[in-house]
Amino acid sequence: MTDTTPATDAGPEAPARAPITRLWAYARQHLRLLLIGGALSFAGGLVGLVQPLIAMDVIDTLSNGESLTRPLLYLGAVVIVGGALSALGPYLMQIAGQDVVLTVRKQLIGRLVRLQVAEVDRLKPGDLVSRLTSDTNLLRTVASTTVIGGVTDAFMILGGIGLMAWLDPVLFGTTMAMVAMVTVMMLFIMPRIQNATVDSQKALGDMGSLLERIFSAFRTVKASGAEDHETARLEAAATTARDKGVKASFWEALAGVAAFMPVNIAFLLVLGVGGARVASGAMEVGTLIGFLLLLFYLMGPISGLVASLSQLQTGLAAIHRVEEVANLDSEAERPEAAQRESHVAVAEGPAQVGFEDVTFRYAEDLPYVHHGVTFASGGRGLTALVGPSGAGKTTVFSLIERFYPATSGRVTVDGVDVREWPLEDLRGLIGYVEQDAPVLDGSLRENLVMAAQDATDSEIEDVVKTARLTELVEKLPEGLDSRIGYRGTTLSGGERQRVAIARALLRKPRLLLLDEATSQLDAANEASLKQVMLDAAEHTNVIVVAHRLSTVTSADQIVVFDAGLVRAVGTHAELVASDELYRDLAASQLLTAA
Ligand SMILES: Nc1ncnc2c1ncn2[C@@H]1O[C@H](COP(=O)(O)OP(=O)(O)OP(=O)(O)O)[C@@H](O)[C@H]1O
Repeated sequence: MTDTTPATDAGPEAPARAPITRLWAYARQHLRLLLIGGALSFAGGLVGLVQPLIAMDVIDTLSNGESLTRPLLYLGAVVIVGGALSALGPYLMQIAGQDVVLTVRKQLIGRLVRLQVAEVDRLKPGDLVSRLTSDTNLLRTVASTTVIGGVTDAFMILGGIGLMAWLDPVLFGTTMAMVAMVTVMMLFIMPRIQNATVDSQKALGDMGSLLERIFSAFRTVKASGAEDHETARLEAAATTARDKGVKASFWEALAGVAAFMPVNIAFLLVLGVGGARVASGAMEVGTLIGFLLLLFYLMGPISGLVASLSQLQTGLAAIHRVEEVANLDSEAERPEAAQRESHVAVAEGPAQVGFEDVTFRYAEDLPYVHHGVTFASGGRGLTALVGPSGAGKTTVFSLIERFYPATSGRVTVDGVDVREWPLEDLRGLIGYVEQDAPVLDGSLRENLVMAAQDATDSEIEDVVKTARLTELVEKLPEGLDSRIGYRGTTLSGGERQRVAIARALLRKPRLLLLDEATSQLDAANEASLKQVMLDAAEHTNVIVVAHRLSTVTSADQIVVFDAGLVRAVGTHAELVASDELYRDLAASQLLTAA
C-alpha cells in the first residue's frame, strides 16, 4: 500500500511517470501486430507504386499490337494484392490499437474495482467512468496508425536529411536552420495541444460526474425543481469541452502552418543561396536541382510527422488521465497477512469482535470520529449499537470490514487484528447490510448471489423465506429473475433492506453487521425485520446499528455510543436503570414508535 496525500477535488493525483513512457509501455505489448500491420500497409503502398508502371506497359503493349494477356494479368494481380495489403495492414493496426485500449481498460478495471474506500469517498464516479470509456478510446488511433506513421515519416525525414548533408553542406546548413525553427515552434505548440486536450477531457469527465450526480438523486432533483439549474451546469461542462476542443484544434492548425512555412522559406533560401553558389561555380546545377527535389519530397513526411505529433498529444493527454487512476491506492494485503496460514478462516460458529482503545479519523484533516472505543461482542446473539446521530456507530462496521484502518488501537476478529487477516477471509466471514440503497441494478437473483456466486437454488429459496421475501418474489412478473432497477428503484425501502439481508445471509456469515435504515418502516416490516435478525442471531453473531426500539429491546447486549466513545454497555433493563443518555434515547424511540 502506498501513502497518498489527499488530492484536490479536481480528481486523482498526477502520475509519477512520463506519459510518453507509459504510452510506449502499453504499445510495446502489441508491437508485433503493429509492426506486421505497418509493414503490410507499407508493402501495399509500394505495390500501388508499381501500378502506373504496369499501366505504361499496357499502353506500350497496345501500341505494339502485342497480346495484352500478360500485362493485364500483372495489372490484375497488382490491383488485388495492393488492395488486399492496403486493407489488411490498417486493419491489423486497428486491431493492435483496440488491443492497446483493452490492455489499458483491463488495468483500469482491476484498479477501479479494488480502490480503497477512502479513495472512492473523494472521487467522482462519473469522471472515473469517462476515464475508463472516453479517455482510453483516444488511445486507439495514437497507439496504432500514429505511432507507425510517425516513425515511418521520421525515418524518411532522417534519410532525406542525410542525403542533403551528403549533397551540399552549405545548403544543408541553411535547411537545418529552418528545421531548428520548426522544432522550436513544435516544442512550443505541442504541450499546448496536450493541455487543451486534457482540459477538454476533464470537462467531459465533469459532465459525466454531473450526470451521475443527477441520476443518483433523480427524484430529489425533480422534486426540488432543479432541472434548469442542473441542465445549465451540464451544458456549461459540454461547452467547456467544446471550447477546449476548439483550442486544441487551433494549436493543431498552427502546428501545420508552423511546419509548412519554414519548409517553404527553406525552399526559397536554398534556391537563392544555391543559385548564387551555382553562378559562382561552387556548385553543380544538378546538385541544386537534386537538393530542391529532396526538399519537395520531404514536405509530405514533414506534414505527416507534425500531424502524428499533434495526434500523439491527444494520446498523451488521455494517458495522463488514465494513469492518474492507475496510480490510485487499491486495497492491498500486508505481506504477512497475504502469506498467513489463516487457521481462523476455517473456524466455525459465531465470530468474536473486539475493539481495544480504537481511535479513528477519516482523513488527517478531519476530526477524530472514535476517541478510544472499547467493547467486545462474541458468541451467538444480538448486539445493538445505539447513540446519537454521528456518534460513530456505522464507522464501527467500516473498521471491522477494514474499509479503513484504525488510526490507533486494535480492531480484532476472533482475537486477530483485522490488519493481520487476509482481506478475502475477513470479509468472507462477514455479512454486511449497508444503511442506504444496498441493492444494485440487475435481477433479484443477481443481487442475492452477489456475495455467494455458487449458492444453490434451495439455498436461495431458504434465504428468501428467512428474509420474508417470498411474497415479493411471487408478486414480481419473472420472480427471482425480474429486474429491480438502478439502486433497486422498483422496490420499497423495506423490501430493499430485506433483499440486502437475504444477500448477506446467503454468505452464511459468522458475523452479521446490519445497519438499520433510519427511516421508519411500517409495523409489519419492522416485525419482519426483527424476526429475521433474531433468527440469524440464533446461530451467528449479529451486530446491529439500532434505530428501532424493537431491535434494542430484543438485544442481548447494547453498546451506547456518544461522541466517539462507548459510554455504557448492558441490557435494555440495565441501561434504563443506569444510563441517562440511554434512557433519553429509549424515551424518544418510544415516542416515535408510539
Ligand atoms: N466517509 C466519510 N468521510 C468523512 N467523514 C465521515 C465519513 N463517514 C462518516 N463520517 C463522519 O463520521 C462521523 C460518524 O459517522 P457515523 O456514520 O459512524 O455515525 P453514526 O453514529 O452511524 O450516525 P447515524 O446514526 O446518523 O447513522 C460523522 O460525523 C460523519 O460525518
